[in-house]
Amino acid sequence: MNFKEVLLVVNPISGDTEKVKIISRVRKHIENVQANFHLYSTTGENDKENILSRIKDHKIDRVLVAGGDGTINLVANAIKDFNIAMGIIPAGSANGLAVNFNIPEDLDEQIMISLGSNTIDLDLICLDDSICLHLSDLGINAELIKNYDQSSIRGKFGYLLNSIPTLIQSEFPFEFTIETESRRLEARAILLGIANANKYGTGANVNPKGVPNDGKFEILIFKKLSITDIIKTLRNESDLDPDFVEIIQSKKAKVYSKKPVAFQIDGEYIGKRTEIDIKIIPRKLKMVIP
Ligand SMILES: Nc1ncnc2c1ncn2[C@@H]1O[C@H](COP(=O)(O)OP(=O)(O)OP(=O)(O)O)[C@@H](O)[C@H]1O
Repeated sequence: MNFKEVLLVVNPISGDTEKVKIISRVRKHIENVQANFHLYSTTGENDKENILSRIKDHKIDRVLVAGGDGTINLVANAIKDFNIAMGIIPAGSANGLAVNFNIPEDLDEQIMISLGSNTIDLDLICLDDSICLHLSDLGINAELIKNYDQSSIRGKFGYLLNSIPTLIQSEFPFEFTIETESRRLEARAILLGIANANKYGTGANVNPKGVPNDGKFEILIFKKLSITDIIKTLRNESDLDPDFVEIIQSKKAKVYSKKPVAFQIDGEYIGKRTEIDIKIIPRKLKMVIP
């Protein structure tokens, strides 16, 4: 074991789940391996600064995160310039990153993995001044996340309830201009994904060619709402119809839209954007995986 001071970052409101059990189980496992337990509960205000000060004050050398993708992104942002590995205990509503790394359902197994030594150096996608570990997008999914954030019902049911009004209100399709190192193209899309990982939290494999530590990201141009192709992504089929989704790999790119389009990063609604600068930061974040 190459750590002594473990910080557990918990989001008390994520995924509408109780965190008391998670906290007590994590504390027990950490005591069993004779390390010291430190706890930080997020408030939604100044969390990055508060996590950074705990890391420095207590010389933290392993971080565990219990929350959704938004909380994982926050912690990654705080620790990315330190040589600290991050373990994840999925406790959000969608848990997209955990789905990608096949984190098991059982809490004790999750904690043992998080305290283990099998790590991956994950690429980060830099989107203007923000980082993305998993998936971000412009268009209809970001509109859904915005509507979900504004409604009072949390969890998967909240997303389901908001999907119909989102489809009705959406201004899709959107017109994008995409510039990569090698090409420039115009694209009409319902959703433009920028992906490091393969799957959304639903398990849909929208980016079968994505490798999270290959120094590249994928731009996914979803051209239409096609039920057969959505089913293919859910079945993890890799031969997606290019009329449904076109995939471009790159190390850097710029995306433009004449009309402001809803934008989300790792499940957090950011706002409307007409321009985004994208680049990859290779192998920047140490994550503990099964
Ligand atoms: N104590 C708190 N009270 C209110 N909001 C909080 C608090 N702590 C964190 N937040 C907010 O929670 C959001 C992050 O939630 P997170 O993504 O982890 O969970 P989720 O939305 O339930 O899950 P997922 O992203 O997997 O769907 C951030 O917007 C953050 O500001």
